[in-house]
Amino acid sequence: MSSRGERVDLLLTDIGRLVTPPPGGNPRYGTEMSAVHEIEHAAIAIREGIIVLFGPESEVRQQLNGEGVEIAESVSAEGRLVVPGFVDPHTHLVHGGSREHELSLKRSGVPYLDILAQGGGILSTVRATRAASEQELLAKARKSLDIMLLNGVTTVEAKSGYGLSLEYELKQLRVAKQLDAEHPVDLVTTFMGAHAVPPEYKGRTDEYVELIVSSMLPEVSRQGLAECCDVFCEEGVFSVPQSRRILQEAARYGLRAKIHADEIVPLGGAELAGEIGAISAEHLLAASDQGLCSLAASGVIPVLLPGTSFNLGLKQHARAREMIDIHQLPVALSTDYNPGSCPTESLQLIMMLASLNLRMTPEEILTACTINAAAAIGRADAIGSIEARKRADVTILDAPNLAYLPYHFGINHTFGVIKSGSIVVWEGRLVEGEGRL
Ligand SMILES: N=CN[C@@H](CCC(=O)O)C(=O)O
Ligand SMILES: [Zn+2]
Repeated sequence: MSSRGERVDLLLTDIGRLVTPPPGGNPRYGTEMSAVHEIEHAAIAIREGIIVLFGPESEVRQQLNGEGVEIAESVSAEGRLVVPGFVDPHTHLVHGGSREHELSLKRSGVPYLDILAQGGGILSTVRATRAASEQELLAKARKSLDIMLLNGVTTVEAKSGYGLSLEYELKQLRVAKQLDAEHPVDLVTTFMGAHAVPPEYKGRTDEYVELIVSSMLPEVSRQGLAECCDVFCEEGVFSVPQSRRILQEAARYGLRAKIHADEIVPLGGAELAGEIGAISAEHLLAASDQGLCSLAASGVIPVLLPGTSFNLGLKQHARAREMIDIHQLPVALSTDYNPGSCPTESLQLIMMLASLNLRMTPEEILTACTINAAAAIGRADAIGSIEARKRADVTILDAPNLAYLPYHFGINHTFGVIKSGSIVVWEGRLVEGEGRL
């Protein structure tokens, strides 16, 4: 691993069980998702934020001793379960306000799209986000990001989409960028000006699409504020042709396509994702067989969000088993954290729902929350598995094995988190480091 006399900054020892997707910078497809590597009595050696060596502790120590490597700091996992830092690849992290006032409407059965059509839902959060100062948005999102980190999440995707004008979309994206710079969790930003049609363009969706294309995309790109572009392709929101236009234009600026696809109606969002080679397609509850074939043919990652169907009280769920067993798709999971359809930061709750409602196995769930989630945001070469040369993002869980996570539900199992080689959570609490939190 190293030349004689070099040092290791941190050695994580006494890992009861280390479980990781196998090495490689690619997503794991279909039935491959079950094949995780397990090592008992393991250790991980870290230098300059990067994993340099891992394996059975006796072998790791032997190699370090044999090469005369100095160990600057050693910390014991005390027999706990260790996995790669979790990745949450679909969130609406930055927003103003909350929507508990819509709870009784939702519980009395008013459909999600009806609330939106009446000017509530996403548009209610648009009003609150526009009204909030950048500092207020930052403070609120920072709190959510802390919760995610405490839950073992080390990388998060964050969408705009509650500004719906150039000025306010830029504001949201700037907040996400600032958080990325100052918080231990890494953020990947997505421009989602096409999340809803703003009130000032009501009934003029095509004109709003032109505004996105002619003014928002160029400026977001010029300021380097986003890596991806997402569209809510849904009946009554953005049609397939409108979504295609936005995402094809986004590609000209180097933004990778994501699509909120076939969440409620089988509109053809999955087919579009395949057609344009999107990096991911999200939700997919109503996706057709043809849509799933289209994803498989183009290597699009389905990002499933079981917290949303759970919270909206839907009986329908994404067809994860068919996606994995028949279509051999590389399924990823995410919270979809947002103030409307899924106000939770807890990826561990999502794991339980993936087990319960999507019938995914604990091994598939780990793969979906690590390497496949990383691939859904273009980071599979750097994170998502424990392997030499990847970033040292490691989550330590107070659990004996993987199945224990969805089994003992409703609590946070995270004991510790190592982010880029630094201990940022220990004994379930944030570690306040120099300029860190
Ligand atoms: N469905 C569209 N967008 C979000 C919800 C946003 C909101 O309700 O504020 C989602 O992914 O579920
Ligand atoms: Zn979403």
